[in-house]
Amino acid sequence: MTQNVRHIRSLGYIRMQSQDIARWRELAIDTLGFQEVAGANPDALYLRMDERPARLVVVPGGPDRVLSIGWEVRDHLALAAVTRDLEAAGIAVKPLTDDELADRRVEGAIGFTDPGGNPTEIFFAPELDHSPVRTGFAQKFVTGDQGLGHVVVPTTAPEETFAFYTEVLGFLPRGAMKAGPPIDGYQPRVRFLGVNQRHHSLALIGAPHGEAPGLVHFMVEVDDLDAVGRALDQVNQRGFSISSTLGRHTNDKMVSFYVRAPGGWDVEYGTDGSRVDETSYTAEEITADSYWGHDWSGAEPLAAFVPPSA
Ligand SMILES: Cc1ccc(O)c(O)c1CC[C@@H]1C(=O)CC[C@]2(C)C(=O)CC[C@@H]12
Ligand SMILES: [Fe+2]
Repeated sequence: MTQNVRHIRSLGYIRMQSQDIARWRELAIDTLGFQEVAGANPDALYLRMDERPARLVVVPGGPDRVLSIGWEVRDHLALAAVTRDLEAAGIAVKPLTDDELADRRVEGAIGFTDPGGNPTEIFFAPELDHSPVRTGFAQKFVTGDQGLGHVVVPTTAPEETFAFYTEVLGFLPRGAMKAGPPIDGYQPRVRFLGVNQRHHSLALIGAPHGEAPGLVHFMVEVDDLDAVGRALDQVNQRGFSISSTLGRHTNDKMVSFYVRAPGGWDVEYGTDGSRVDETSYTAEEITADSYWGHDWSGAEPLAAFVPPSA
């Protein structure tokens, strides 16, 4: 298959479902410094980080899982083109309903399931909120043309899912890391993929089960190391579980920690990420996840890797 034109510009939003909105609010607002805003559903938690009304939404309900990951394209023409690419690849694509568009506050969007089973949307023309962004530590979230951050998703079909994102949606491979020993001659890898100057907007990890929650972690970046430190203080004071201590990654150079969210996935909170110059970038394989830190030894098991019967 030849590589299609790259229409996806950035990671736009993540919609999640949780049975514990109160604890999510304490994590997102009091601990990580998002701004809470009102939205279409009075019972949902809408988290603002920039001029977009709410890039993260947590809707009450069970089981705790991801409802959709939203990727942004330039305009209606790009959405039409990417829809054609998806349909040519045999993916069943649905336009979002007017209610769904109003809830997301975007002009147009489609939804489909990726080959790994992950609920995915592609949208254009989000509404903007021009009032000042009020973050908890007076930090700025690093978004703009780098999007909201990154998502790491599990997939039961890692090769097929990687081929789909690179060949159908035009994501750029941004290196990999071996994950575990070879099994029957197959070397599992965490694969990183980018669509803009952020090193990776998406990473894929092979996982044995295709069940909820459908997320390993999402990452948001702030412009200030002190905000990362202050968030870490709040994590400890409020009794959230640290999955990984502070450290600096070898590929995107991010200094980050990972905190366990309700639902059994992590939020990675970082600063000082690098920007990729695509004119000279070539794919690399990292052999360690970090230069220093990132001690995972205290992590509770990730829900994405626990068998559904357990
Ligand atoms: C290696 C790495 C680079 C950049 C990132 O943003 C990032 O989250 C990671 C860590 C990914 C991390 C890993 O490498 C080993 C396996 C891990 C611990 C998981 O099971 C989830 C996160 C995974
Ligand atoms: Fe990450």
